[in-house]
Amino acid sequence: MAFSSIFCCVKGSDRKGKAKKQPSWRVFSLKELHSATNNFNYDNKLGEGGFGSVYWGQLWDGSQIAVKRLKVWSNKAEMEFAVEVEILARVRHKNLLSLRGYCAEGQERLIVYDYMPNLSLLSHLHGQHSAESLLDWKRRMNVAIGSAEGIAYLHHHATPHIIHRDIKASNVLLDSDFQAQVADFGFAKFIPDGATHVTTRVKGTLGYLAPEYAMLGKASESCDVYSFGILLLELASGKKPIEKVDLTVKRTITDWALPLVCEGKLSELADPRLSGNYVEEELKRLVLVALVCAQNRPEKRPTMLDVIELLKGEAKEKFTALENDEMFKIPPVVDDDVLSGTEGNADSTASEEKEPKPEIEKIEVQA
Ligand SMILES: Nc1ncnc2c1ncn2[C@@H]1O[C@H](COP(=O)(O)OP(=O)(O)OP(=O)(O)O)[C@@H](O)[C@H]1O
Repeated sequence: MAFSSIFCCVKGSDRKGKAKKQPSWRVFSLKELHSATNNFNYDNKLGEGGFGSVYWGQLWDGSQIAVKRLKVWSNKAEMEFAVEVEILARVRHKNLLSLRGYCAEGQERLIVYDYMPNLSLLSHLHGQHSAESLLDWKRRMNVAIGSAEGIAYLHHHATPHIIHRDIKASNVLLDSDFQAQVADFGFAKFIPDGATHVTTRVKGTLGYLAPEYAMLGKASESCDVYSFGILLLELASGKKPIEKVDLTVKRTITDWALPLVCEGKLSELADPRLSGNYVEEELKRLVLVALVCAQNRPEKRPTMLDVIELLKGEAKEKFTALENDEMFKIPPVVDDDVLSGTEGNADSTASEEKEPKPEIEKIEVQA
């Protein structure tokens, strides 16, 4: 899809659902972004992802922005850029990172967002802010519910429905009030009406990929639900999606958490940085919902709408059914060797692209 054709169907914003603001994105000039970021100065750099570097900047009106600058121009990068801009331009929700605009001059491709002063969830759980323990239990529950609401909007209210395909801690940003903003739509996909899933190249991040997606390339809303389950476990425990047990063995966060839940040792799941300051009932809700989301069988995973109800404690009967689910009865036999050797340089924060399936994308429509 040529970049010039991308915006033919962009209407500025989908105002249905929980709209927060009026559409407000615009085209920026390269000159304006150079001046806002002090010529993309190294000191302004906020981080780097697969697409390129992200810089802090300030516009002439004093507002703060984050500018994502494409590293190297290629058709693939151009596509990612166009997908992200198109999706962000269509959606508006209090828990989805707002698009301020974009710039496409020569081979330069830049996306401009609102700046999120509290950076990413990753930085609080495992990165530069982790020692400060700014994420108390109340904030964690808010982040869980807020990010679930952002994803539910994509799955159930956006038209056509959207799957994100890269839900992870570095893609949940935090505003000045620690409210979650789901970001990074470069891998997102529209799901046409009536389709149960799209079969596609696998994109996403190791540790967060649903098995049916990683192995068969079947992408659907439930793949996001799986990734969200991993994110919830990370949020509750402060652990990474995949951890090294020793030099050769790696263990997934679900293989660590499920036996503890089955043995009734919920308190061992809580992040030690909380120093025991959490609401037991909420921890239980969060962890059980996380595990039911991150189970291997997609048909058994809840929808994001169910997830919100469960997290908020609004679905008493559903929660009782969840507590009595077979998966929490018998401690699973965990094979710690499962990941050893097979994913030599697996890094839970590094994006991986695998292509187990075709070059062409085919859409499967429900009969
Ligand atoms: N709007 C923003 N406000 C503040 N910081 C941001 C913003 N957008 C991105 N960042 C920071 O920039 C870093 C890089 O973001 P980016 O989305 O490019 O990559 P990523 O999600 O870390 O990795 P990948 O591209 O591999 O998925 C993030 O870790 C985040 O902390």
